[in-house]
Formats: sequence, structure tokens, C-alpha cells
Amino acid sequence: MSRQDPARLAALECVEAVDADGGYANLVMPRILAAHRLSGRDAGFATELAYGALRMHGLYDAIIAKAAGRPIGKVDPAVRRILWLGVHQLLGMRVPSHAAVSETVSLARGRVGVGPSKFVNAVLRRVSEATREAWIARVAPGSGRDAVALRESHPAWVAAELERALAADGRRGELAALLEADNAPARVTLVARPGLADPDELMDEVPGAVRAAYAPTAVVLAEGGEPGAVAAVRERRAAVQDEGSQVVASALVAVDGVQEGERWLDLCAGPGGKTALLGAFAAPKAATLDAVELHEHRARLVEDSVKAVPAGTVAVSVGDGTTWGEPGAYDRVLLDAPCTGLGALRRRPEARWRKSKEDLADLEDLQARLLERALTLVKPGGLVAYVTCSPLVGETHDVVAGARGATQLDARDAVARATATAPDQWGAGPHVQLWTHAHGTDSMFLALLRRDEE
Ligand SMILES: C[S@@+](CC[C@H](N)C(=O)[O-])C[C@H]1O[C@@H](n2cnc3c(N)ncnc32)[C@H](O)[C@@H]1O
Repeated sequence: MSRQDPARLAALECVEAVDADGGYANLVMPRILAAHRLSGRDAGFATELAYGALRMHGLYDAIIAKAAGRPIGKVDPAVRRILWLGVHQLLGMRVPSHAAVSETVSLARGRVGVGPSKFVNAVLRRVSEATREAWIARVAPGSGRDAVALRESHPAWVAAELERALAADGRRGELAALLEADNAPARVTLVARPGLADPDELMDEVPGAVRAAYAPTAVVLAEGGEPGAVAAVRERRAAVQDEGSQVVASALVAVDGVQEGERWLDLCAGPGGKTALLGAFAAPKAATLDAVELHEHRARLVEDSVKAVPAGTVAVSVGDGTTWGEPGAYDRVLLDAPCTGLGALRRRPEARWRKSKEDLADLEDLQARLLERALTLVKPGGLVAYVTCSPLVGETHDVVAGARGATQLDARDAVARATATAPDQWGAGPHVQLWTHAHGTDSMFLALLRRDEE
């Protein structure tokens, strides 16, 4: 039995659990790290290695096939996963070549046997003979969309949809920057829920934490920052939440001025990040918030997320948002619709490989039905915020264009008010589209609709 480096073994177990068994890296990795008793730098190395391999294997498959001189389909999947880890150390991390090759070969010997480990050795030696740039020039030459997609390891259809979304938002020519940003791990951002925690409190507690660029509630942790170590997070007065999510939820509250006792609805609430932020805004105004979620286990997560919000503010229900509720009952409705999540790819290394065009068509239909229901549940004159963490045209512009009985407001004004910025910095309107490469947030879409008076 050859010696195996525990951090590399942990990375391999994560890649296997995700690629072979359909797991989610962010759920399986903490358990694997705990089982190997890895923490600090070793845990960071294992996570960077596993996540990088899971993200970049579209590119790495092309390089492995070239280096091996055979189609990738002819490489045993168990061996291929080990090769991803080796290639990522060689081309995506600053691991010295000899260590990357010898440690990965040891891993292969222990996992798939001596014969395949020799193949791993030969392929990795060949890969180590050229730089990342030289390999890219060989397997993905040119600057066309497919070459950019391969270079940045995105499925071709995803790159095509993102290119279309950029063009629809006046951002032609930004595809490479967007796809590159998807491959950079996101810093952890916290929300200080208004009235429950203060950004200064979070920054005092966490060395190196700084205010985020736009949302006054948002604090960005330094690299390696551990949210579980923050008292306000444990007490649910603060939480991990992307800044883009904070911006769009806050924008719904920034329109019109909130009146005492308003009724609000969060129609797709799980796991409850935006519910808790809205609840924190609602409590001082004696507004109430109904939160609806289709899945029981996710509704329980919503209940947990609102623990620190004053009692009596938020009521959580399990229900189907396409049929739930009392028509005309609400002043403000947040519809944070189920979507492809293609605007949040940096958070989930495997996500880009799990979606298909068929999923997109199903989601577009569901999104349209949920928006129709949201516009039924809001009062005449009331507001609906339609939000997705996807910028795809079919999930954003097309869904909003199909809405009946409502008028679209200029969401840039609401975002500007929520973030103390100028409206014209938020695009051409009337929607607001945040972009990972431009704003450093998830690529969230926001449209604000006012239900027409009868
Ligand atoms: C984008 S997530 C919402 C995220 C949430 N707003 C937050 O900030 O934590 C969409 C949620 O909608 C739920 N969902 C899907 N179909 C639904 C339906 N028909 N009715 C209600 N909820 C639904 C999903 O289970 C998922 O939890």
C-alpha cells in the first residue's frame, strides 16, 4: 500500500462523490474534511484542488485526451478523475511539477492499481512539459465562443446562452470576462440583518473583514474567513448571503416608502436568506411577511433563518406558489423564482455540468406561472419583485414580457435608493442585471412590477 497524501485523498473522495455519485461539493466536502481531520491550510488545499478539478474538467478532458493520444471516452472514469486532480495541480495551482506528478501517481496506485498509475504517470509527465497557455493554444485556439467556452471550461450551450444574455444587456464582448469570473472562487459575504446586527460589529469581530461595494448590509470576509466563528451568524442576526441577493431584496423595500402594517409575501422562500432580510426590514414597521416554500425540508430552513427576527413578523408555510394564497392580499411580493442558477456558477463547482436545455424550458414555464400567481396575490397598486440568480433571457426578459395586468417600474431607482448609488450606474433599465465580472456579485436579475389598478 503506497502512502497517500490525506489532503489529495480528501479531494479525490469529494470529486468521486460529486462526479460518480451525484453529490454536491459544498455538502460532501465538509464531511470528508472532518473524516480526514483536515483543517487550516490542508483543508484549503484539498478544497481548492477538488473544486478546481470539478469546475475545470471540461478543459482538462481536452488536455488529457491530447496528452494521452486517445479520445477522453476511452479513459476509465476513475482514472480520469485522478487525472483531473493532477492536471489541476500542474496547470491551475502553484504545486511544483514533481510533487504534483508523484503525489497523484501515489494516489492512483492506491485507488486504481499499479497498471493505471503508470498511465497516470505518463499523461501527467506529458502535461507537465507545457504551460497552461501552451495547452490552451493547442486544444482551444482562437477567440470564438466555443474556444472561449472550452478555455474557461463551460458547456457550449451555457456559453451561448450567457453570450445572448450579455448582448441583451448591452454587454457584447464580455463573455470571456464573465466565464473567467465564474471560475474564481467567491469571497464569503455576510449580511448584517438590519436592526439585528451591525456591519461594524461584524467587522470588529472578524479581522480583515471589509464593507462590500454596494449593499450597506454586506460585509466581505478575508480569504479563509470562517462564518461559523462569528457570534452574530450563530445567533442568526447575520448570515452568509451574496451581496447581489441583498441588493435585490433591499430594492423591494426601497420603493414607495413602507407603510405601517403592510403585508408582504415571499413566494419561493427556501432556504430563507431573503426571507430573513425582508423580515428584519419588516419588523420595525410592524409589517408582516408570509413565506411560502414547496419543499418541507427547505421550509424548515426558512424557519431556522428567521429565528432572530422578532416573533410574529414571519409566518412560514409549505405550499405550491403557483396556487397558494389569498388573491389581492399583499402590498409587496418577492418572487425569487426557481431558476437554472447559471448566474451563480462560482459557488457550485459542479453546477454548470448538471443543467441542460430541457431544464431551462421547464423552468421558464414554472417561472411564468409563478409570476402570474404573484401578480394575482398582490393588491392592485402593489409591488412584485421578480428575481432570478440567472441572467438567461428566457428566464428573465421573456418571463417579465409575458406578465399581464402590471406595469414595469424602473428598478434602477429602487436599487440606487437601497445602495445609495446613482440610478444610471445600473444599466439601461427598466430591469437591473448584476454581473459577476462587473459587480463581483452573483449575476442576479431584478424586475419590479406594479399591479395595475382595476
Ligand atoms: C431561488 S430559490 C429561493 C432562494 C431564497 N429566496 C433565498 O434567498 O434563500 C427558489 C426556491 O423555490 C422553491 N420552489 C420551487 N418551486 C416552487 C413552487 N412551485 N412554489 C413554491 N416554492 C417553490 C425551491 O424549492 C427553492 O427553495
